[in-house]
Amino acid sequence: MALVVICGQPCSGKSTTALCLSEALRESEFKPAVRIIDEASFHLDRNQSYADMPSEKNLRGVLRSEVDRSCSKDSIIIVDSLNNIKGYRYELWCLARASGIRYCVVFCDVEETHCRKWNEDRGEKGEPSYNEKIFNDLVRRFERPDRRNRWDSPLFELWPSKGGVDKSSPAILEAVSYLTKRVDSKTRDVKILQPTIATQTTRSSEANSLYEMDRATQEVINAIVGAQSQALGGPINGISLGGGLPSVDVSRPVGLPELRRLRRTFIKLTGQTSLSGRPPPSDAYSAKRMFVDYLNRELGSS
Ligand SMILES: Nc1ncnc2c1ncn2[C@@H]1O[C@H](COP(=O)(O)OP(=O)(O)OP(=O)(O)O)[C@@H](O)[C@H]1O
Repeated sequence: MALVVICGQPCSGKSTTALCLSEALRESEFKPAVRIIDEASFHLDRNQSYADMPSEKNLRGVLRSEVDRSCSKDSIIIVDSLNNIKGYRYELWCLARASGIRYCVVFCDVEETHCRKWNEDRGEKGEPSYNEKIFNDLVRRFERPDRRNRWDSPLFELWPSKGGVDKSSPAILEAVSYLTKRVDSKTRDVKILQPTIATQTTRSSEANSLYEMDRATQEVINAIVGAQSQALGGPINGISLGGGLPSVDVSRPVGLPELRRLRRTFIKLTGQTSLSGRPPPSDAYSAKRMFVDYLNRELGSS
């Protein structure tokens, strides 16, 4: 029925929010089946799970597989974890899309000082807390959700440090309404993600490459737009992207709509290539390189 991704800094009230949301959903008129997937369901220790990259990847992998197994048309799954990396939220969005269900992100927006204090107070309550090194590292690496990204949308924001969270917090009520609302084909105010050939065949390991490609191609576009605006309409002999990449050879000003169109076509073509057996670019460098070659071919022939 739906996938809800809770995200926020460490110790920002995510589990409290997940519980309030699940209770509010169960008490709603629709009374859906709700399940929370979190680290505790797998008896995973916070400090061990975030001790290093392999452990963190393992934790994400375990949670993702469980979400993959659990997404269904009959229940609401709430993933209560940091979900702090954009690429990971993208992977979860892909799982929801492959299942053809609705999706949303609930963000606990709490200032670091409050999270730190609440984490320190955990000791007195006898609750396990993050050790300081891990806490600082997680705070530094947090990638805030941005509602302009389809994998961060719709986004319901809460501020637990300003008045707490309960079943009647505005964001909880909005999320409940979104998750249980009947679909109205006229207003289209509820998005049911539609599986496409690409998402049905995309394995989660490939989701990362799609995300990389999305980001890498956007960076190339930004570099072109930046170079053109610096040249103030004057001639440009090759736009250098650095990092050993070939330069982009644009002999005429190319507008943003044209660049966006080329980017969309490239992503589509690369997706089709992956369906026909050849893998899509697996890292940012290969994605950028392929996109630059494609742009040079397309822009050179026009
Ligand atoms: N609004 C609040 N005001 C004061 N303390 C709070 C508030 N919300 C949560 N806490 C306290 O902060 C601690 C962490 O809460 P919670 O487990 O909900 O956070 P979390 O973000 O899920 O943590 P983690 O990152 O470890 O999963 C708990 O001790 C909780 O009582």
